[in-house]
Amino acid sequence: MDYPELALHIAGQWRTQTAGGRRAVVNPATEETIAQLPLAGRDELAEAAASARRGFVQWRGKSALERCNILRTAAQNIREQAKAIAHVLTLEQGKPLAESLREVTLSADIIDFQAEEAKRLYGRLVPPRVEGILSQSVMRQPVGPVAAFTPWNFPANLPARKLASALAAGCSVVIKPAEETPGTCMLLVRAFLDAGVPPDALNMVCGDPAEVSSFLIDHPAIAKVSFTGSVAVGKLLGEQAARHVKRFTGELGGHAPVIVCDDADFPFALKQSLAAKFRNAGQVCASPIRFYVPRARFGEWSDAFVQAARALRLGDGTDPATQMGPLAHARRIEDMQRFVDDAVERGAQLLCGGHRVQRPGFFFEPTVIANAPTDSRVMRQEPFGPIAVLQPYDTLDEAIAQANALPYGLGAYAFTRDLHTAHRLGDALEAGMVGINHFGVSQPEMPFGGWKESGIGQEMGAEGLLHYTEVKTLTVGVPS
Ligand SMILES: NC(=O)C1=CN([C@@H]2O[C@H](COP(=O)(O)OP(=O)(O)OC[C@H]3O[C@@H](n4cnc5c(N)ncnc54)[C@H](O)[C@@H]3O)[C@@H](O)[C@H]2O)C=CC1
Ligand SMILES: O=Cc1ccc(S(=O)(=O)O)cc1
Repeated sequence: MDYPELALHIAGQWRTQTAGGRRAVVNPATEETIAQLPLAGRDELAEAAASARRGFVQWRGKSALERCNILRTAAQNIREQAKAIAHVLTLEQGKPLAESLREVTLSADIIDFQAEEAKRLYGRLVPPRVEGILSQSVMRQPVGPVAAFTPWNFPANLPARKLASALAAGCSVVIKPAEETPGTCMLLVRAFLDAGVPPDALNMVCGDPAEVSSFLIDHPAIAKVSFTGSVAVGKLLGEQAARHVKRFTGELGGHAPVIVCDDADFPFALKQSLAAKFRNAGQVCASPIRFYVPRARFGEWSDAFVQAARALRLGDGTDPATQMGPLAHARRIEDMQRFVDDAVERGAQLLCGGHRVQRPGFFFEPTVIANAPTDSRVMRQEPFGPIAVLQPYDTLDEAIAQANALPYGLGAYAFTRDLHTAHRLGDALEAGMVGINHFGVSQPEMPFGGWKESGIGQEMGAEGLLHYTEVKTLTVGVPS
């Protein structure tokens, strides 16, 4: 399949003609327009919200086993179409095809896990403290229609996380994928509907992001908001949800440190670090950014890091030889340049890269910066691109303090061969997800979420499902 004709799913219909106009979807590797995306007008957003209300009543009435079976069928549909969906993902987002394929199959695994968890949404019976009470039970019920907002960096995985948990819990959803990458989400939505999710239980809209989110969060039908994206936008949406006392989950940005201990297996740590740093061109919320390396071994680490970064093959993600694709859109290139220029102006050393690649597409060189002052922008804000910062340290206490110094806490990593140090770091690093000797902290079975300004709540794992539920206590007395 080439890139599909795009449509929104509103009130049970796929719509290609909508009131909000259209916007071009661009292949970031070529800058060519590959499709026109219909945008929803306000009336259509209202239709989607009302539809989600109807869909909620239908969907929550199904048994947990029925929901599980339908979601597992959706996961199977996605697996069967994985190659075609991955191709669409690479065309609209740019990452290498092998990364897209892994993302799509992992999305199916996430859906399967949440589907199974739906059957384990246990309550409990609590012994009554007074006479005349037959039972006191604590149960979990679906929170209601959800407005879900996903970004462009993982066009399959991030919608899958939200759709899987919300639907497994019995919620209906209005999802707004990023306007840059709507095709992958559209194919996922189709897989859920084909599996038997009631048409009203799953709406997909696109439009002006701020207008859509504002409309849906304020709409009385919407009970919960789930957002993945920047800290700044997360704070805005969280505030807006809080005004209505609506539930809010935010998976926001990070600024992940990596502490390389002097006893680490350096070749192993380097190989893992390079793969993690430049995966998806660094556009990963838990991507490693600040590498803290013992001063005595700093030259060894930086020479090897730079050599490997320079050797990376950039190109169109559809070319099997490509190791790193373009950035997702033109604004990212400008932002990368600002990060680099600011660091250099403040006295950091640019060890390699630092420029846009002169060819069509939004390509930016793999970039390595050393000794960046703590007040430089790259040390304070998530670059969200192929920029690594290497910093020397003298003592492990100092490295831990530096690692924890920012108001973010999503991913944090360390490399050591000493079990005691591993536990010490695991305890001390202030982050929702800590990986010692590896970067694979995002797994369907494990909760994924941030501390501090990196977010509220978790996705995936058993915790992911709970965030789409409300607690209800039910007490039954003896009839008089
Ligand atoms: N945590 C994550 O996975 C992601 C984080 N980001 C962060 O955002 C920064 C800026 O990204 P850009 O695409 O350049 O800018 P951006 O802020 O325009 O867009 C980021 C994402 O948020 C959405 N968005 C923006 N304003 C929104 C609103 N008012 N309501 C609902 N959704 C909204 C966009 O559609 C897009 O998907 C990055 O540098 C990165 O730090 C971006 C994408 C994913
Ligand atoms: O942007 C956050 C993010 C999305 C996906 C993954 S993974 O592919 O599951 O590793 C990690 C981080």
